[in-house]
Amino acid sequence: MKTGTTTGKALVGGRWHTAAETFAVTNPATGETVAEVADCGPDVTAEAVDAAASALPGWRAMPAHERAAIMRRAAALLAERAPEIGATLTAEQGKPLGEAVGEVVAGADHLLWSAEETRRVYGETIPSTSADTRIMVLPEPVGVVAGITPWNFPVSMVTRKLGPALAAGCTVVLKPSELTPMSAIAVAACLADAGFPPGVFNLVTTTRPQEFSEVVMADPRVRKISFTGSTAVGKNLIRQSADDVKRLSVELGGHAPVLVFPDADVAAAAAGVARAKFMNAGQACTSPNRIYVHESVAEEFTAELARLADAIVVGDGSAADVTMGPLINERAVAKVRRHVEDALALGARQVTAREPGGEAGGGPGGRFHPPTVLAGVTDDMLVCQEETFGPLAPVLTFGGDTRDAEDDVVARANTTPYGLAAYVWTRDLARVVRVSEALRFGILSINGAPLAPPQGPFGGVKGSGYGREGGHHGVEDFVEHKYVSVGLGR
Ligand SMILES: NC(=O)c1ccc[n+]([C@@H]2O[C@H](COP(=O)([O-])OP(=O)(O)OC[C@H]3O[C@@H](n4cnc5c(N)ncnc54)[C@H](O)[C@@H]3O)[C@@H](O)[C@H]2O)c1
Repeated sequence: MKTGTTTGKALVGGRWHTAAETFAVTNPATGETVAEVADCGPDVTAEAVDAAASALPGWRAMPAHERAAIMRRAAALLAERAPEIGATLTAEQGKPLGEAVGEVVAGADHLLWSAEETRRVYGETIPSTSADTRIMVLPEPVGVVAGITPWNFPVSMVTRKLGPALAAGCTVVLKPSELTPMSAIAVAACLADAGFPPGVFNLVTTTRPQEFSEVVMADPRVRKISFTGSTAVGKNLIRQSADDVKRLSVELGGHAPVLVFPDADVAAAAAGVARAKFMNAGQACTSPNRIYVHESVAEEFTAELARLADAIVVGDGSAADVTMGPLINERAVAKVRRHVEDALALGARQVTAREPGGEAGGGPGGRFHPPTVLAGVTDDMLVCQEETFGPLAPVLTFGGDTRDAEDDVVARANTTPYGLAAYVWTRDLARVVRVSEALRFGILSINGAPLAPPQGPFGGVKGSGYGREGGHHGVEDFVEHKYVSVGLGR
């Protein structure tokens, strides 16, 4: 692969591509244009699929330890370049620099873990019913994969798809969000410089996602679509994939509950919820959306959460003291305001000091919203029905100390069409087991333990989608098991 300048270009068949048209990428904190990026048409997507299909036989046949070595080099480059790539990420997405650099380092970790998994994609032999036959199961890569990623984690969403797909021996055509293409381009440059053969990884930048999906859906050589994004787009892709019976992984929206039981370490719970909620200004699929706190500790918990929220410094993520950046655009701010207004009108109470939406009009570009905690929230409010995707923490309460009371709050937590993440705070180990079994979510964090390490199978159930990213389960999503029955001819 030849390395070229990374500024705003697509990467197809190992070469950096410009396009006749470009699109501007905007810094959400300042409204300034950060970059002009190639706006690729369907011809470039088709070329990228050709390149990925041509590269597939060589990549899947390459010994696993050699593929692993190239992936490890890419991971090392990503980690080495984390400060610069983090700055790019902050400039186009808005999150504070520390969070952005952390995301890049996590992306490198994910690639590294996948590199190790490359050597552990094993087949099987199965006992046969006859002495004259043998049964083998051969693990094979699904083939060419098309990846589509969102803007909220523009590096780690890319590496979480790339790592397992490449580890399984697949080749990839990836389309990053048009809001944050520069981070993906920076990841692509690490792969290019690490020595991936041309066409193994291709990046198509475009403002016309439908055209991209039309090309990849229509091409029978593309055997899998791996999508992370909104539920509406995911459902469309599920329908479109039926024609060619393509495999699909869909990581969609979430509506995460938090359960804080009376025996929890309340200060630790408030700190953990503040971290999970206000990270990335609440723009995470795993962001706590309904915080159910036992009434005996609700006052203490809510006061502490509000104190932590009020201590957050909102501003341009590139400034050293800023701990929460802007939202991605004005529409995102308007949605948070709508949820706040609805909740207040239905009887909720604002606990944080800053006026909700107060900075929205005044901040540069109108994209800022202060971290806001609401108490007295009830399940019927909009904030408990829709994904807010912003820095709004709604606190609800529950009572009782019986098993029935526990079952009731779990049932409330489960009352959502989504099923991605859930959080539990309790020191009662038997309760941990009971509640973990009863919660209908794909990933659970108990007492603040991390949700998305590279070795864990990350993904949802119900309306949050299907498929897993991370660990050997993630690689498994890109593997087909071929049954081979061998007659020995005796
Ligand atoms: N479950 C998870 O792991 C996870 C992780 C991050 C984000 N998300 C979800 O993503 C959403 C936010 O991301 P977003 O606003 O970027 O989502 P989005 O669905 O608008 O966009 C995601 C990607 O899909 C592309 N896209 C848009 N329309 C398309 C179409 N018709 N055909 C093909 N591709 C299309 C976009 O260009 C982008 O690359 C939230 O709902 C969030 O919960 C889920």
